[in-house]
Amino acid sequence: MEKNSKIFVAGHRGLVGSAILKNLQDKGYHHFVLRTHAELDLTDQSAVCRFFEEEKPEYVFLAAAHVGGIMANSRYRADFIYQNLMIQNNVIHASFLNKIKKLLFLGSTCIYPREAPQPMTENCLLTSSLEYTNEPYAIAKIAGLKMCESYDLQYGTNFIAVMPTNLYGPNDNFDLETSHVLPAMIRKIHLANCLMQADWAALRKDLDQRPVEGVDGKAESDDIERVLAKYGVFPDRVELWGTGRPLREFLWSEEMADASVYIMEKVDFADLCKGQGPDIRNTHINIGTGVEHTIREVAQMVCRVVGFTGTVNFDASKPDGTLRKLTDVSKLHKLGWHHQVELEEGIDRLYQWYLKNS
Ligand SMILES: NC(=O)C1=CN([C@@H]2O[C@H](COP(=O)(O)OP(=O)(O)OC[C@H]3O[C@@H](n4cnc5c(N)ncnc54)[C@H](OP(=O)(O)O)[C@@H]3O)[C@@H](O)[C@H]2O)C=CC1
Ligand SMILES: C[C@H]1O[C@H](OP(=O)(O)OP(=O)(O)OC[C@H]2O[C@@H](n3cnc4c(=O)[nH]c(N)nc43)[C@H](O)[C@@H]2O)[C@@H](O)[C@@H](O)C1=O
Repeated sequence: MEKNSKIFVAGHRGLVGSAILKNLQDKGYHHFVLRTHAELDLTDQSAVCRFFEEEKPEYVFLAAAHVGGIMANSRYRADFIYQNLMIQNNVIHASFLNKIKKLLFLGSTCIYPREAPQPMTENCLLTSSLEYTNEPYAIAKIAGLKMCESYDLQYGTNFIAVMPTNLYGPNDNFDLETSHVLPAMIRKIHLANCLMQADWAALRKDLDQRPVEGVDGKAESDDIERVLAKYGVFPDRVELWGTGRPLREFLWSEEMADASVYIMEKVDFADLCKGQGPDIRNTHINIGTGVEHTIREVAQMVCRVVGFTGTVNFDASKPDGTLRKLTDVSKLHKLGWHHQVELEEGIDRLYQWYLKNS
């Protein structure tokens, strides 16, 4: 990529897309073409074709997707498979038709089998069944990575697919139902701490910024307490989901962005085929830290960062999802990229960001 290359960051207001845009700007890239979801619905094939024909971007970061945590994935199964297939089909095919020089597709490590040997290498793709809670989303992501690989093999494009572990950072989704675990824990434990201290001003400020169904910043104290209890938030305790025993790996979103830009600058599809025989496959790249923690340990870290002294309980009637999904990051390390931000530091950064933005 040249500093004046025309770059389309799809999903530039999301958790990862916003970090990619910032990373590119910090590195001196300055020629962007950007559209919000309202301006360009990427599930609309003719609108996407028109956009590519008119704008002719040279490079594409595909960070737009229908995204959510375990509850959103398991409830809204049709939305997760339909929207993600449509977005990626439209953007990847339009990139081929318009001779885009390089594209980066973001998948997820949930593409790997539920019982995959740990840590999971790129080669364990499609070796056994997927985790049920996010099977529709995972199937869309597998289709996306296979689409990139197939276009590269048939048409000689340079479309690279990366599979990030669980991510967290600025511009995360803090919804109490649909978010991923880290933003959910930060908000729930923060709200419980405010209830414990009867800090109604802080509670109302939070609910003004991010309304919860049934309460906003003008609600009476009793109503706030009643509604937050539905989400497991009490003045003396927080009830989180599942058993607390699943292991998860977390990468700071700005590091995910750095890895994405690094790969776009330094890695070509041809590099990912080296050493393979005629049946080239599994050319995607895992992106993670290679470090895992139990959900209970993560909750303890969040309590320390927030300063919450109440208790944390787990509601085993809620799903655990995959018990372990640690990425093998050898391929990424061989390509020359390593993470730096460890989890407790990242939680502290995200909590400070959250306080400033609520
Ligand atoms: N968050 C995580 O833990 C992980 C994320 N990933 C992957 O990383 C990528 C980015 O995820 P993340 O940043 O977390 O997601 P976010 O939900 O934060 O952002 C998604 C972005 O996609 C845009 N978008 C969604 N649907 C459409 C549409 N139909 N048309 C146009 N734009 C649309 C949204 O636009 P707008 O803001 O305008 O609504 C938003 O900017 C995704 O591919 C995701 O699967 C992979 C592993 C983990
Ligand atoms: C990135 C990845 O994210 C999703 O997979 P997931 O890792 O299972 O998602 P999660 O972050 O929502 O949960 C992680 C763990 O945490 C536990 N947990 C506890 N308490 C809360 C809680 O309050 N909220 C949430 N969301 N989880 C909680 C929860 O029970 C689970 O054991 C995929 O669907 C898919 O989108 C994907 O690719």
